[in-house]
Amino acid sequence: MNLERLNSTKCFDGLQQQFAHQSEVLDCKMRFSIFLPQAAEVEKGHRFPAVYWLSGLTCTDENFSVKAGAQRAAAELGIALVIPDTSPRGGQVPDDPDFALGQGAGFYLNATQAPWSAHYRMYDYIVHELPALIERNFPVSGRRGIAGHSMGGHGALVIGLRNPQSYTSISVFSPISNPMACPWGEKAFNAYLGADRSSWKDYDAADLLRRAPGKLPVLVSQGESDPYLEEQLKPHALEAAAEASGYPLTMEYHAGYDHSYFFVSSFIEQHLRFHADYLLRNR
Ligand SMILES: N[C@@H](CCC(=O)N[C@@H](CS)C(=O)NCC(=O)O)C(=O)O
Repeated sequence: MNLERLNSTKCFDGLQQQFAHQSEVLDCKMRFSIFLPQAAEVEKGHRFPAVYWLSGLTCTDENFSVKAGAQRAAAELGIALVIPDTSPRGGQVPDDPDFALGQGAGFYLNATQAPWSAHYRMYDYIVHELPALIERNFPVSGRRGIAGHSMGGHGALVIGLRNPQSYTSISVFSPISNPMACPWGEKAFNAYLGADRSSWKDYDAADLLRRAPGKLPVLVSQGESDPYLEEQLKPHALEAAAEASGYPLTMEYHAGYDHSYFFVSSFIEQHLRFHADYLLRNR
């Protein structure tokens, strides 16, 4: 396995690490970060359950690793954190000057349109290639929670709702909830998926929630002072969809918080404890 270790740093008795690898699905070199709780457990052959964290527009694997302050609670709970990049990367990968399209803005989908379709397959990367690689190479089990922020909140909802057998729980901050009906989503879906809007529905969390096959627990945290709330994020579409289908969605609004990682860092411990309730149950 082509796994190149770029960094390894002790943190809360565990290890915060960063790796590069050649992705077959994305056909480019990718980086990811991982936090592994304390080494003593590893020596006993223990495998940690994991929360996969999907970041938002403009992010790499480093934003969450450096800004969210998630490691203390993850170490205490015995949960690994797996933090991928947000798109394929590199000189041969198409890009766009708009920060909401191209590199840093993969939208966790499989693109069908040229020139994007050759590399932009983040859905398959997150659902299949990355967990297989993680579980082959690290003391991490197949018990997975999925979480994310903004575009990554969209990704976590879509991936969790479409693959309820692969995850125990979904939690998101400030998700792009109804990308078919917001400027960021419409521009990206037009480019990646083409003009036929019927092909967009399987990547729209609000649409999926109306017809979700499973009933994974979902926690949503949204800052009320988020400048993107009404135009881009549309959490009310998620609430309306959950109400229509009877989906047990926990939606929490927080007065005064904006869209930044200061908001994420304020509630990440609550999110990890939420996942721990399901990840650590009946093992
Ligand atoms: N840079 C964009 C906003 C992009 C943005 O807010 N990105 C969020 C996710 S959607 C983020 O996490 N940014 C990186 C960070 O705060 O570390 C703008 O100029 O409007």
